Parts: sequence; structure tokens; C-alpha cells
Amino acid sequence: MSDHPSPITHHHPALAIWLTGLPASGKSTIAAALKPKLEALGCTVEVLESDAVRRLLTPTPTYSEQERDLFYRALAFMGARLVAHGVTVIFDATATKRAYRDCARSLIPKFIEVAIECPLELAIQRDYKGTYQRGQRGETSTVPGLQSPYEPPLNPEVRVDTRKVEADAGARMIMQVVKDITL
Ligand SMILES: Nc1ncnc2c1ncn2[C@@H]1O[C@H](COP(=O)(O)OS(=O)(=O)O)[C@@H](OP(=O)(O)O)[C@H]1O
Ligand SMILES: Nc1ncnc2c1ncn2[C@@H]1O[C@H](COP(=O)(O)OP(=O)(O)O)[C@@H](O)[C@H]1O
Repeated sequence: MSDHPSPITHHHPALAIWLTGLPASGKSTIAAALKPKLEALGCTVEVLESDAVRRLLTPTPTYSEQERDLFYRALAFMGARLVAHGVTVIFDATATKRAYRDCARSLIPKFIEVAIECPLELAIQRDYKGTYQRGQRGETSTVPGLQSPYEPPLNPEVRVDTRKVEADAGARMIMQVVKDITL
């Protein structure tokens, strides 16, 4: 035995969790509730939030199909590299097309897709960033759900219906699946 044993660590296997849903559905709120729960399990966690990453990759986003295709390939690649190095990733991003989330799934062995469910009318009421209002005023033409099609997941590992489930309870539902797939 070594004279200098390594400190005891409790590393949890890294995985990725993609929170997808309409703008203002509750993704960031649930990500914030989820992060400390993953950390308590021993995960090192990075949240990749689309708006934050866009500020770097596409500082003046057009949300064109071509730009979204490129953006989501880059986001999936980034997430996959982090997971490969032991960091658990929360993707906090609408990702309008299923193919965007499927691309990440194909690159990441342990992957959980979470449908953050919220009817468009309620998301429009929540509209705390004014995204839908800008669309309704005709200042933008690319808001998911309102002006660009949004493809919700067909078979997500978890569904959180934010009309019925509080953010913390939603995070606990996700944690149950995390524990199931990493046992
Ligand atoms: N003009 C315009 N068009 C589209 N989206 C807009 C626009 N302006 C702002 N936003 C905010 O950007 C978020 C959508 O980006 P995402 O990367 O999450 O999704 S997607 O590319 O639309 O699929 C989404 O934020 P989330 O609330 O994080 O989903 C929108 O609030
Ligand atoms: N059950 C719920 N889960 C998550 N957010 C909720 C819920 N109920 C109400 N909200 C509110 O909805 C808004 C969602 O905002 P946010 O989490 O930033 O959405 P998104 O990241 O999807 O754009 C917040 O003001 C949040 O407090």
C-alpha cells in the first residue's frame, strides 16, 4: 500500500441531461434546481445554456436553419467532450429539431432527454424575457413555437409537466432516472 493514499473521492459516472422545451417553459429554473442535486451525488456539473453559448459562438444570432444546425452540432460536441472527461452536462436549450438532441445522444453514452412541458399559451403568459412579445410585434420571425416549428421529444426519458409539477419536484423526477441509469 502507498504511504500517501489518494484522498477518498466519490466521483459519479458522468452523463448528460438535455432539458428541452419552449422558451419560458421552465428549462433554466429546473436546471438550477437540478444542479445542486447532481453535485450532492458527487457529479461535477456544467450547464450549457443556449443563450450563454450563443453569445460566444454567434454574438448576433439569426436563428436561421443553417446557423441552428451549426450551433447545435457545436453544442453537442462540446457537451460530449465534457462528459468524456468526467463532467456531467445539463443542456439547457430548446433545440427546435429532434435531430439536434439525437446528435448529442449519439455522441454521449449516458444521455437523458427531458421534455419540459408547458402549453404555448402559458409560455406566452410567462414570457419573462419578452421573446414572444417581440415575435408578436413582428420584430423577430424565428421564435420557437410561435414562428419556428418546435419538435417535442417523442420518447423522452422524463416528462415534466410544469402546469402540475414544481421545479424542485421536476428535478427530483430527473434525479430518479439519473440514479436508475447510473446504478
Ligand atoms: N428571435 C429569436 N428567435 C428565436 N429565439 C430567440 C429569439 N430571441 C431570443 N430568443 C431566445 O433564444 C432561445 C432559443 O434558442 P435555443 O437555442 O434555446 O433554441 S432554438 O435554437 O430556437 O431551437 C430562447 O430562449 P429559451 O428561453 O432559453 O428557450 C429564446 O428566448
Ligand atoms: N413548474 C415550473 N417549473 C419551472 N418553471 C416554472 C414552473 N412554474 C412556473 N415557472 C416559472 O416559469 C418561468 C420559466 O422561466 P425559465 O426557467 O427561464 O424558462 P426557459 O429556460 O425554458 O426559457 C420562470 O419564471 C419560473 O419561475
